[in-house]
Amino acid sequence: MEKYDVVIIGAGPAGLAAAYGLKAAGKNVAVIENDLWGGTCPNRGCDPKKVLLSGVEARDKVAQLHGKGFKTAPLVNWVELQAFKETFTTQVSENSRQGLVKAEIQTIEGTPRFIAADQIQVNQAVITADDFIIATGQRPKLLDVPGKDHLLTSSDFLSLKQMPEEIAIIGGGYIAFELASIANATGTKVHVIHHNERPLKAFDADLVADFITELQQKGIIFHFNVATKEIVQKQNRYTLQANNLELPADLIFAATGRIPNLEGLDLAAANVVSDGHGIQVNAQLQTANPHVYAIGDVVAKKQPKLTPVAGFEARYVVQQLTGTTTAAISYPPIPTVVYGSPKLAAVGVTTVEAAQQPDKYKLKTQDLTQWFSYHRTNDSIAKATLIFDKQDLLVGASVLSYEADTLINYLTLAITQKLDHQSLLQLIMAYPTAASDLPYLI
Ligand SMILES: Cc1cc2nc3c(=O)[nH]c(=O)nc-3n(C[C@H](O)[C@H](O)[C@H](O)COP(=O)(O)OP(=O)(O)OC[C@H]3O[C@@H](n4cnc5c(N)ncnc54)[C@H](O)[C@@H]3O)c2cc1C
Ligand SMILES: NC(=O)c1ccc[n+]([C@@H]2O[C@H](COP(=O)([O-])OP(=O)(O)OC[C@H]3O[C@@H](n4cnc5c(N)ncnc54)[C@H](O)[C@@H]3O)[C@@H](O)[C@H]2O)c1
Repeated sequence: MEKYDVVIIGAGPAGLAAAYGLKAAGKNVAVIENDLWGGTCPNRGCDPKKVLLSGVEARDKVAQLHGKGFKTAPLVNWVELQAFKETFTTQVSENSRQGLVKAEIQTIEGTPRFIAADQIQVNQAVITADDFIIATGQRPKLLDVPGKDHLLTSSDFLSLKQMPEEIAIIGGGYIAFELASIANATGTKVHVIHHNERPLKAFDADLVADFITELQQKGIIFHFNVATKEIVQKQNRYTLQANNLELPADLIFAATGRIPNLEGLDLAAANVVSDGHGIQVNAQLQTANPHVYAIGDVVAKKQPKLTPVAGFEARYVVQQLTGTTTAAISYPPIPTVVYGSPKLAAVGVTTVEAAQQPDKYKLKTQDLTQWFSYHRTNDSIAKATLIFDKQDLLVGASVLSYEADTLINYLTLAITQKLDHQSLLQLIMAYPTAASDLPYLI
């Protein structure tokens, strides 16, 4: 029987960060992967998505300067942009595996199954370890309606060879808004179908309403309160059928959430407990079996399921397994961004939480559209709602703008470092930039 100090299941951002950290600390480590090495983020998530967004950003910048140097904004050429994206993704899996091999981390291709609390079987081999880390991530959840086999996922979208003339995206989360923004910039007619009136429900309602208005002005068509009943194929097209809508489209995508990858692991054999949201862990990220940890998207947790969160948890478990800490995991404020056109970002205390506790928090909403940073590029929208505690310290922020991904990181830094107006005035920032705006915001 093979024996390792630690066996990691899943080679995404969580599993890889844990593997390298443990190896650097002198542990004998094996990583098992059953699909693409590197995981969702670089193969079929964040990175390819953001490469495709580059085309959207370039088109937006030109479109905003209509009549101010430019007459027309070119549509994104999907085939060329897709070919550019491929240059980022094609080598990811092999490079990720090779990186592990070079670091002398054992790589195993296969789907493991727990056969005891401290043993797994993969391929025909039985492997034991002092500790296991489950980092198997999530995959798209398909709607359970007749004709669901006709639905495509975000992975299919990110690899489309041709962008058709008309698409429908069911859902109203990060993925629906991001894919809709990308397809729209190619000139495709885009429909977003949501089952109630409140997409992006974790974000500030007013900013979400402004976000939708911006996207509608770009031509994206939103259908709210539509419960999809069936997907029907008609020749080469598909029709989404609901009680109140019949919508034909060339392709229909489901972006209605993601489910944890738990199949085949036989968690019960290792006494690991899970539910529909993922694997249950304690504050040390241990499952019900103290020698089996879970990290990243596969964990049932209230924190957003994002790449930097997966990395943070991996580094924490490395500390646990190398005896550097026994303290409970303590997450810093976590920024999240919907990479649409514009972008919607948030960090820390939400506006909903703040509005529910007026004795604790103050809200300050600012329209930044006329600020030099945004006026210079003639941006159509730039808004920020900041949340301060009673000591006037920034504790939360929501931003809707074309630069929200940059600004939210500065605001995250200000929150974590407790930077107030006076301390920001002690810094000299390059002008004119989003950073030099900070003392005027906070
Ligand atoms: C379209 C899209 C866009 C995204 N954009 C962003 C973004 O902009 N920013 C951001 O922070 N996050 C983004 N995310 C989320 C981000 O991709 C995840 O949070 C991140 O990949 C989680 O890392 P992980 O290692 O936990 O899981 P994953 O990256 O999913 O890796 C899990 C790995 O485990 C493997 N695996 C699964 N089951 C088994 C098994 N039984 N045996 C062996 N191996 C197994 C999988 O094949 C996979 O390689 C996006 C996600 C999607 C889908
Ligand atoms: N920029 C980023 O950081 C980023 C980008 C993409 C994905 N992600 C990660 O991937 C996860 C999954 O993204 P997602 O957008 O698929 O899921 P999500 O959970 O963010 O949103 C799903 C949306 O679909 C809606 N929905 C559910 N059932 C529906 C139905 N029958 N009809 C219409 N709408 C329905 C939900 O109400 C919700 O608005 C995110 O939560 C995040 O963890 C992050």
